[in-house]
Amino acid sequence: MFLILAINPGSTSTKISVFEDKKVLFTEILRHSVSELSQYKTVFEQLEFRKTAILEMLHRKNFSMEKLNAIVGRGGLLKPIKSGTYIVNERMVLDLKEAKRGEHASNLGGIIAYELAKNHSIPAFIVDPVVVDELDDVARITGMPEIQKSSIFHALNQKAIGRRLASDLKKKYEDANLIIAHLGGGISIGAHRHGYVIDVNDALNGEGPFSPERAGGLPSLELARLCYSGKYTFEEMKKKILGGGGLVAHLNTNDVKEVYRMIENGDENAELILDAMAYKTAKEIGAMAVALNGEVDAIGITGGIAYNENFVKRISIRVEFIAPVYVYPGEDEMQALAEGAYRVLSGEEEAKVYE
Ligand SMILES: Nc1ncnc2c1ncn2[C@@H]1O[C@H](COP(=O)(O)OP(=O)(O)O)[C@@H](O)[C@H]1O
Ligand SMILES: CCCC(=O)OP(=O)(O)O
Repeated sequence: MFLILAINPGSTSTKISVFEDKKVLFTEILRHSVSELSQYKTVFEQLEFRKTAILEMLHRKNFSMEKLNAIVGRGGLLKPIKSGTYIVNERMVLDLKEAKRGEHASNLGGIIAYELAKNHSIPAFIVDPVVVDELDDVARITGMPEIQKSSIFHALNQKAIGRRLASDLKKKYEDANLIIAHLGGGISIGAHRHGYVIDVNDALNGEGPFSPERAGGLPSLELARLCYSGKYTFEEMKKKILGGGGLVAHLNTNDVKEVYRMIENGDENAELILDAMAYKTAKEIGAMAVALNGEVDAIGITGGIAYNENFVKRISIRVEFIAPVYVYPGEDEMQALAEGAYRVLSGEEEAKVYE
């Protein structure tokens, strides 16, 4: 029997679960408000805050880390790599700390797992990090040769929900054509063709719909004009695109539940902005149907926002002509992390090495 701690830092939360083999013993979700996180200039600066929150939570649960066999974290912005379980090594930790490929909360998953595991002489892993890259070559090309599209998305949950949806359709994931929409702090829409995500919007760097925290795709020249307006530094522009865009920019909150409270109180602008987010998400689902040549077995909607039936309805009425819509609120990320670590601990699979 293996005892596994899974750590999942998202842009608006830190999720922690303890598993006995593949069976979850408990899960805790620590939610972080915009004001709580805005005191940190970089994601790396949040390290001690998030690590302490995890240790305090385990202490409250009377859970002793001595019993653990491995720690697994959600992987971050590394070089583009294949899907699978990776052992966390010094090279990976360095790349995550230097944030060469960008800043995102998931960078902390590998680092926290590594630091905690080191203290207990047990292995640390990451599974299906946000940089899993299975794009078709044609999807990489943009109209500006200096800029290549990247595959940055909720790979861990997209793959887990892809498998679950295929199984609900009584198909193998490797035989199905699926569109998965993950609605979290960022929004990613992936085209899964026979087990590979052949196209997906870069959910971090400004592609696809806007989301609770991201600006999404913008008119390029208008963006360039704003960059050169003299009003903003590069760091300020980055913030407007990454953490301070979307709902945060329009409505000053990253919390969709709060937006619904605004709507209930008669805020018509909040209603328009929320509907625009649903509309743009639906349009991106349409684009992924084209990536799959219109041969779509089903559409899966998942992520924290998928708990809200009204929001899901705003999307599904616009896309159900493409294929049937299945809803999986929340995520299967914690289970997918534990299963990835378990496959390696049990000898079923060899851990990949990040180079
Ligand atoms: N029950 C709910 N109803 C509506 N929105 C929710 C619910 N639970 C979470 N959310 C929203 O989901 C978003 C976060 O999604 P989640 O997948 O947990 O995020 P992340 O992993 O990106 O931090 C937030 O906007 C949050 O307000
Ligand atoms: C980095 C891409 C995945 C993503 O957007 O995650 P969050 O929704 O947790 O920000």
